[in-house]
Amino acid sequence: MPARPRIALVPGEPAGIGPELCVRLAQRDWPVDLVAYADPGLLQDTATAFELPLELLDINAPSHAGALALAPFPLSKPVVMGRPDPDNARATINALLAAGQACIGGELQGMVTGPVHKANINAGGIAYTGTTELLADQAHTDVVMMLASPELRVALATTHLPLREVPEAITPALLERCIRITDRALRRQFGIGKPRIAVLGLNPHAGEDGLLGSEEKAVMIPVIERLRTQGFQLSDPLPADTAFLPRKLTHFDAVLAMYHDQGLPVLKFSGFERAVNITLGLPYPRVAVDHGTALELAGKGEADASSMAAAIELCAKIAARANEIP
Ligand SMILES: NC(=O)c1ccc[n+]([C@@H]2O[C@H](COP(=O)([O-])OP(=O)(O)OC[C@H]3O[C@@H](n4cnc5c(N)ncnc54)[C@H](O)[C@@H]3O)[C@@H](O)[C@H]2O)c1
Ligand SMILES: N[C@H](C(=O)O)[C@H](O)COP(=O)(O)O
Repeated sequence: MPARPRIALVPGEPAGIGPELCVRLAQRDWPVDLVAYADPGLLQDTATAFELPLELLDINAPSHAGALALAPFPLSKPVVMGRPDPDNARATINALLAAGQACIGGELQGMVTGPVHKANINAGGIAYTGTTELLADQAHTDVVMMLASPELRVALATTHLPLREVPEAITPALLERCIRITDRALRRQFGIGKPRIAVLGLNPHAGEDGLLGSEEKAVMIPVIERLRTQGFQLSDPLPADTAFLPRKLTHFDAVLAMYHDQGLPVLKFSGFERAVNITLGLPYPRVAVDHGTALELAGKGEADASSMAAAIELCAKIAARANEIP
């Protein structure tokens, strides 16, 4: 590993707030070298629009305040802020995949990503449900999406899936995989010795002893009981409506929610500007913002850069820790 970790900074949707966040955060000194995987013209135009200095350096150069190393990914069409263009979808995805490949190959030690507009990528003819899934496929590995704020960590058993498909997706194998990946990441990436995971039930009141749904008894409890015998610290399926009470959360290091909107509204309500999205299970740290493309704010200078700043900080911390923890 180089003396200073090198981390990709990928803006995501060019017509969203991602490029502005990258240019603003390039003004700071970081304990890592930042390598932008982006269209150089877009970054320079953004810097000019906000009257910020920006130097784009060779891909292997060290970055510093006001200067980013650059891996160029030219867009096909000029960017109109707030209006994603499907013709730019390919370059957006290629930048993410190239950064992922550089992380897998060891040239980079992690990746920070801005928000991607899922519908625009699909309108560009590329099947895409999220960057989590894209990078998992590329690395041929199972992953878990976790959103984390300073107060709360929420992992998801299922991610970008229509709600009607969720119950069938929650199989014993999936649940076991998610628990193992989450437990391992809490140890290795967050430095927690004996992680305690709160597992949320799928149904109201965690099924109310079978009255309101059978998945807890039929699928979840057997997996939880088996993994407990192997040393995992897991709750029984908890009713999701009260699992997030602050008093209850003190007993756990992370919450495993069964689906996207069971866990993320609580996390985003409690820590929208400070939370990040981390992909657990990849062979490198990938940390993203906790928000979307916010098209209505693009180009206006009103976007809050705190989540991307927190993403760079966490990615840098995990990259530095990678060599310390077996
Ligand atoms: N990390 C990601 O790639 C990611 C995350 C979430 C959503 N998305 C995508 O983004 C698109 C828009 O999604 P959405 O509208 O549901 O969510 P959004 O996060 O873009 O917007 C929700 C609200 O939060 C505000 N907001 C978001 N980020 C902000 C910031 N940094 N500073 C100030 N205000 C901010 C917006 O103005 C809006 O009012 C969708 O295509 C979605 O799939 C991507
Ligand atoms: N589920 C995330 C959220 O709501 O914040 C988001 O869509 C981003 O997911 P990817 O990192 O997989 O694109």
